[in-house]
Amino acid sequence: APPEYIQVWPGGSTLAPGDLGTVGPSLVPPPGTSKHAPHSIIIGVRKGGTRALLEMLDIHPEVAAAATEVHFFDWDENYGKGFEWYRDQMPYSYPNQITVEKTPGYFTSPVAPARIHAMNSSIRLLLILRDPTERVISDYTHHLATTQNTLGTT
Ligand SMILES: Nc1ncnc2c1ncn2[C@@H]1O[C@H](COP(=O)(O)OS(=O)(=O)O)[C@@H](OP(=O)(O)O)[C@H]1O
Repeated sequence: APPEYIQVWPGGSTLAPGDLGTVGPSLVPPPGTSKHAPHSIIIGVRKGGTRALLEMLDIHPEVAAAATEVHFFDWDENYGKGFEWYRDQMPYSYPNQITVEKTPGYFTSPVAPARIHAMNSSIRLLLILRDPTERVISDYTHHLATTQNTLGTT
């Protein structure tokens, strides 16, 4: 994916001139890029290796991957922010790139399928499967590690 922003110095130069006094650069998106709704979404499964898949896809020059899990279709609070908000969470991309986001929570959300279908009925959904026992041990371990400070010691 292209960098999120580039520095542009007064006068339009992307290189810092020798002396511009106190005037600093502005941050602007890379020229020729824009934000798009995803062409493809990694919907899960949680602990299936979804982060690894997204990062491997992102190595490809024609892929632009969202940096974080957006939780647009499964969290009502985010869905209520609207489609423009969702698109704004996507990375800047060039016209030849496809945009990909991953939120494993979509796979277990009862409301996500209809919402995704309403946005784009022919979107490509990517799902990784994992041995169920290994997956649940990974999930449980992650849950313990992130909640142990709130469960108390008894
Ligand atoms: N290439 C590859 N092959 C097999 N397994 C892999 C791979 N990459 C990541 N992993 C394992 O996937 C687990 C993390 O999955 P996720 O990235 O989907 O986690 S999350 O749902 O986003 O929290 C996590 O599992 P556990 O180590 O068992 O917890 C990772 O080790």
